[in-house]
Amino acid sequence: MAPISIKRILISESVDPCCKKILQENGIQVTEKQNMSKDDLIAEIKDYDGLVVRSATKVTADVINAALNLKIIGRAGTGVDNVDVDAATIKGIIVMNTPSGNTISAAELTCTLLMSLSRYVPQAAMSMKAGNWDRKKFMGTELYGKILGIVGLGRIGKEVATRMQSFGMKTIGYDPITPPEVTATWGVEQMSLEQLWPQCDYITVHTPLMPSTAGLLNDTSFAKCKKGVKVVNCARGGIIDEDALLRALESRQCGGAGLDVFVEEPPKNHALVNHPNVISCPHLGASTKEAQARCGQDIALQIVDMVMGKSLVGAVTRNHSEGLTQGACEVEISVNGSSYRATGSVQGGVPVLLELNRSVFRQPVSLTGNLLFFKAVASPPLLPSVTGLLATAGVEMESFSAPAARSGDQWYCVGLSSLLVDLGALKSLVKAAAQVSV
Ligand SMILES: NC(=O)c1ccc[n+]([C@@H]2O[C@H](COP(=O)([O-])OP(=O)(O)OC[C@H]3O[C@@H](n4cnc5c(N)ncnc54)[C@H](O)[C@@H]3O)[C@@H](O)[C@H]2O)c1
Ligand SMILES: O=C(O)[C@H](O)COP(=O)(O)O
Repeated sequence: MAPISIKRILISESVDPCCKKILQENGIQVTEKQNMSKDDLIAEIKDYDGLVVRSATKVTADVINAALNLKIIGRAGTGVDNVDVDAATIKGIIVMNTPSGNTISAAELTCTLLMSLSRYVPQAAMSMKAGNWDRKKFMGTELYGKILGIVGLGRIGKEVATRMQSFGMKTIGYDPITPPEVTATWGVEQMSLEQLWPQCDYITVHTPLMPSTAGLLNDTSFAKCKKGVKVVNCARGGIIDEDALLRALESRQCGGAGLDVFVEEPPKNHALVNHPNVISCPHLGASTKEAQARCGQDIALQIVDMVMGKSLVGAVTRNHSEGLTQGACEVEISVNGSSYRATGSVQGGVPVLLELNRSVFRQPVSLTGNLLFFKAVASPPLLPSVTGLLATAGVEMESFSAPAARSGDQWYCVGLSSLLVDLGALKSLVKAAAQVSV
């Protein structure tokens, strides 16, 4: 990977001090400025090669277009919904996050809210502070033997599942990508949402906010739930429709909600927060010393590695489906005597592959390290099957790039710890394969 020159970085939020320290130790000048208005940020950003944010800074297209030198937007955390990733991609700016730094903290807060919902701990504490001693009002229920529905079985969903199983909860779930045989190994039985809603005593959502997840829990899905179901949202405001939730709380169809995130933060409408069966936090999922230290360190090290041309970790910059991305080129390449039509570009100095033989990758594939390209029929069990075959061949899978399309013959790219001695090891699964060391 070609080194990228980053001399000045702006940190626009409260990020652990280790981030600044690591960047400075590596010769990068760092300025910290918090609580900037949009106009202040637009005026300020011109002078920087890099920007480090958390979730509060809205890095809109206006900000990105005003950034004359910006090469990297680093998100010290998971969600990048506050960054206009498409606008960044068009300008060749790399967006990267630190997706696992705050997983445990967000999972622990989810479990805390589930437990608090079962025993009304926040309401009882408030009541005592008001001078009361009310032992009848706060009659709870055990979590033991209850069913927890987990929608979104990625990093946080998995950690929540294993923790709540220790309370004797049965965990069921739904995820369109994580294969059921994988979640079964950590005790989560997958099923359709239609099957899931009516079974749950508790539901927790752990998906990104996208058009397909906005309002996942709405009037229709609440109506399919058990009366009195309790819900938790520690993911993103809007995955549970806020108006529908209020209606469900008022009709008692929903027996309680634990909310860490809101459509608007801070929320201007306090109807939900003020409801007696709602317990809420001001987006505290990642607010632990440990999570902040991990995220601050990870983002700084990822930026330093990128500057040194070592590796590009955590990049989330997208490609574009309408025609070629600005600056993209189409080439025909020949590997082991077979020819391939590929579309690639250079993003922030990093060569990336966007498309191979008409398979458009969901995220640009960084062309670095040992790469295995293979064609196979798209199917949910493909990933675990390939992982298994590679493990048998003594090779570790370092990354997995899937195409946007989810049916028919598609090309995939896998980063490997070392090249396979014999591509024949994949014969039973793939229709064509090639590997290169970049
Ligand atoms: N409250 C906080 O402070 C806090 C902290 C960390 C992360 N988060 C948020 O939590 C969420 C989950 O984070 P993660 O690290 O587990 O992400 P992840 O990418 O590891 O997991 C998300 C999962 O959601 C699944 N998914 C996508 N669409 C779906 C759909 N329609 N139905 C069901 N599942 C679907 C994906 O397949 C994936 O497995 C994100 O929104 C993230 O921004 C919040
Ligand atoms: O997506 C995330 O990482 C969380 O929502 C945490 O956001 P924060 O860094 O602003 O606390």
